[in-house]
Amino acid sequence: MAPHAEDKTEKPSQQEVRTKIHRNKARKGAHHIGNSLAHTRFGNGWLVGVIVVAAIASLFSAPFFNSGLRYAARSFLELHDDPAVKQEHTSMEQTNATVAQPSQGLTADYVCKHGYSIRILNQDPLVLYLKDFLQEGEAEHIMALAEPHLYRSPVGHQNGYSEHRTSYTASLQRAQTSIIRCVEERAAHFVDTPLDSVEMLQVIRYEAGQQYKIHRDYITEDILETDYWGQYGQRYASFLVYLQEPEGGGNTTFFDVGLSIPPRKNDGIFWLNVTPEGLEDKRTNHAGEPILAGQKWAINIWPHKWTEHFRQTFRWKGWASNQPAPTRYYATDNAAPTYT
Ligand SMILES: O=C(O)CCC(=O)C(=O)O
Ligand SMILES: [Fe+2]
Repeated sequence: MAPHAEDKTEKPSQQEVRTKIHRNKARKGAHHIGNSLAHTRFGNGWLVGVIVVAAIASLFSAPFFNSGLRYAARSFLELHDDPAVKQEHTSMEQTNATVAQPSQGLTADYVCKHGYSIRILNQDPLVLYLKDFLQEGEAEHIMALAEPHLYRSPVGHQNGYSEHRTSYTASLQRAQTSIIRCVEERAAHFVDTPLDSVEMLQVIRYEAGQQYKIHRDYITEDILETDYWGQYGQRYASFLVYLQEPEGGGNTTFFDVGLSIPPRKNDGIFWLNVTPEGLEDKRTNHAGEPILAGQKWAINIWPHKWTEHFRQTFRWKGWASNQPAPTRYYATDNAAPTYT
């Protein structure tokens, strides 16, 4: 038997226990709780044993613990201001996001993470491909929430229906579920725009024969003041994220750019609707091509900013001169999307 187990010295007074707890606390940091419990219940012999074991354990665990902390601090300090990498960080607000309804396509272990990869499709105007923008299960969740609320899509500011746009639409409430909040936040982080300047997610569903002919997403200068969404500033960028692929057709086509992107579930595209000066960029006019078979589902996410704010904070020159160079890059091992 180990000598310390036979040690029958007198039990310490409450004051002594408190003092020792205090000393242990100072000396051993996180180990003090376990030590003090051992002390009061089992006497000094056990205490010495537990302290020895804890001290040895802490010697082994400290380097890992410290390097973890250092890593967290370093990545926060170096990366948190960098919009190109910001979305990789799981949001502090969202780490408890566990809404999981089997009927809504989610598993119980859902956690909000932002881990997609990016590829440049076109430099000017900027069009990006967002590979796996949605996590597994998010598309099904969004479709299940939207389906009961779908109505014939209106066209632009006219609030009317037109053969120009024959799809169905449902707007989700902001932060309707923690998953919706996670997706809103993913987009907001990407463009470094406050969450309340991002429109609620607009779900769209097309069936065979339905389409959205060539149109613009930006708000023209003449109605910027009067348009409902214009009050939040220009829709300076668009995310279009695909929830379900049709069996044929349904490409998103930028005629002037010469890009036609086939919808792929969970992937998305992002483009800037305005020039670096914040002026509407007509080259970004685009269409959702007719569906040949099956259904296509997607979401529009539109960030806004007051034009002046946009000009001051989002200009490439300002960003390049004020921010440290990115220290991390995204994986590029995804197969390139195919274009028709
Ligand atoms: O469905 C598409 O591919 C395009 C949709 C679109 O551009 C829109 O809803 O504004
Ligand atoms: Fe559009």
